Amino acid sequence: MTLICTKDQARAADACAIQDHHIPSLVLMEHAAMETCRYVPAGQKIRIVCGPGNNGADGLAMTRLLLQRHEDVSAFLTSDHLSDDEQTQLDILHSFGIHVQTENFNDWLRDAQVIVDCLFGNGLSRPIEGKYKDYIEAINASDAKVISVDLPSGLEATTGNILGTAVQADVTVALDCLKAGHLVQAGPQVCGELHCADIGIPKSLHPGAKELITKELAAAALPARSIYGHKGTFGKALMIGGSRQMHGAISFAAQACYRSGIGTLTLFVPEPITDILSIKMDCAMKLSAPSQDGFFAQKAVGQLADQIHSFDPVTIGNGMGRSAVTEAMVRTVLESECPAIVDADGLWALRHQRQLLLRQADTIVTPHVKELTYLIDLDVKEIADDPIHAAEWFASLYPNCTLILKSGITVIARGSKQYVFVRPDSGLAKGGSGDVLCGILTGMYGQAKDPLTAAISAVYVHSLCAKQKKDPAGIQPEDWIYRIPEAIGTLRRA
Ligand SMILES: NC(=O)C1=CN([C@@H]2O[C@H](COP(=O)(O)OP(=O)(O)OC[C@H]3O[C@@H](n4cnc5c(N)ncnc54)[C@H](O)[C@@H]3O)[C@@H](O)[C@H]2O)[C@@H](O)CC1
Ligand SMILES: [K+]
Repeated sequence: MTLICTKDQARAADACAIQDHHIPSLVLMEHAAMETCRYVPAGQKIRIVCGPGNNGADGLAMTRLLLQRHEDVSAFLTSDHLSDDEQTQLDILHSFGIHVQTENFNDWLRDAQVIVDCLFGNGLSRPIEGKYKDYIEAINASDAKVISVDLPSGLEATTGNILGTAVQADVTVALDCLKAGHLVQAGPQVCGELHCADIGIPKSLHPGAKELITKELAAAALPARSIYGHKGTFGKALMIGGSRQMHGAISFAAQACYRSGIGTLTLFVPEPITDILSIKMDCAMKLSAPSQDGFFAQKAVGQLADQIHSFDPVTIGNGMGRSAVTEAMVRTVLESECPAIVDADGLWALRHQRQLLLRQADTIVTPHVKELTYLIDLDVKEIADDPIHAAEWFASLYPNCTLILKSGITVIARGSKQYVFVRPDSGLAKGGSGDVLCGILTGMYGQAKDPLTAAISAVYVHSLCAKQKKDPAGIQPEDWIYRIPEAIGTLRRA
């Protein structure tokens, strides 16, 4: 399990482990140093840059461990004001007669093959300037591989902002937990390859932390599929959407839903596209609704209200267009007691009737950044800059509603629970991608009957579908859709 914390949450977990549970701080530091050394390649000229706090102390402990590995390693101490633990680490080095460099930084750094950045970690508290700026510029100018311990120095742990300047790492080894700043704003650009090292702080000491969606978590969330089940066991989904202009959206969602394991699927679509969908999909049943100009007509609302109650779940929004009829249909769905999934134009239709999201029945919404502005009072920049905070805010307003926020990272939130998925893939940056996710989600919910596990497994399977031998530029929605059964199989065997 990999947790994601703010700076303060991570510091509180450290303090709780040390003060309340009597795990000595130096024990945690030894774990941190041992774990981080695993990422340092052997047989290289290693230079470790140590700042004035416990991040620097980690670097001194690493120096000792790497010398035990017979590496060509040397540490540079940038300050003579040391934290207590750093003084202890320095005393240990001195007791072994190990010299620590304090002058001629640029000469000392020359020809380094690996630089370990232990200038600042979770204690960075102000913009970097003066000699520290010079050190960081020299590190960034070097050709060496740069490994940052806990955080690239200069990266603010919670916000992902760069305070003044920051180390550009090739590898970052986060200690104990990921910090939100690793994942948002400038974080992904300066962290390089991101790893998280367990340093022995129990997970239970991180109240309020978010959880990273890993393969293991997604595999555990995948709905079980009893061999004794029948089509009624696996969900009887209704999908409402489509228009003459955008029948592809509901077609993608429907095909993805069927390939994700739904028991039965019925499409409620405007009359002019019923035949098109019949040609594209034998497996889904069709309810043909009155139409006007290729979209649902007002009369379709009453027809929907008569049909809706026998379905579980009901998905609405894909390609249905933006109109008063769309608003009325979304209202009809959310005023019913059916579990509901709202996507695309359905989200737009909520902007003046957000109170519908306070319903008791299971509800999942799947906005991208712009669509979330219809549901909460944050603008696009605010949401894109801090999607974790935006999701937290959403969950506080609509505690029974499950959010899948599609941003640079994907954030799933419900009540106090929050999960983050990080696997950027340009192959998914295409029209139709959201419809496929919505379809997978509908399939997963039909089987799991649980919004959180359905959301976690759907997001992961969707991303697995994008991993193909083909170049991402050439992948189209059908390619993802055909991959769904294989992706689910891979995950089930994990
Ligand atoms: N027991 C613990 O608390 C553990 C801490 N660990 C390490 O300790 C780190 C946190 O240690 P600290 O809280 O000492 O924090 P840091 O080591 O990140 O740095 C804090 C020190 O830097 C100074 N400082 C902050 N911003 C500055 C700036 N812009 N310019 C100049 N000086 C600045 C502060 O005044 C303070 O002296 C973690 O990131 C992690 O690497 C790990 O060893 C695991 C255990
Ligand atoms: K660092």
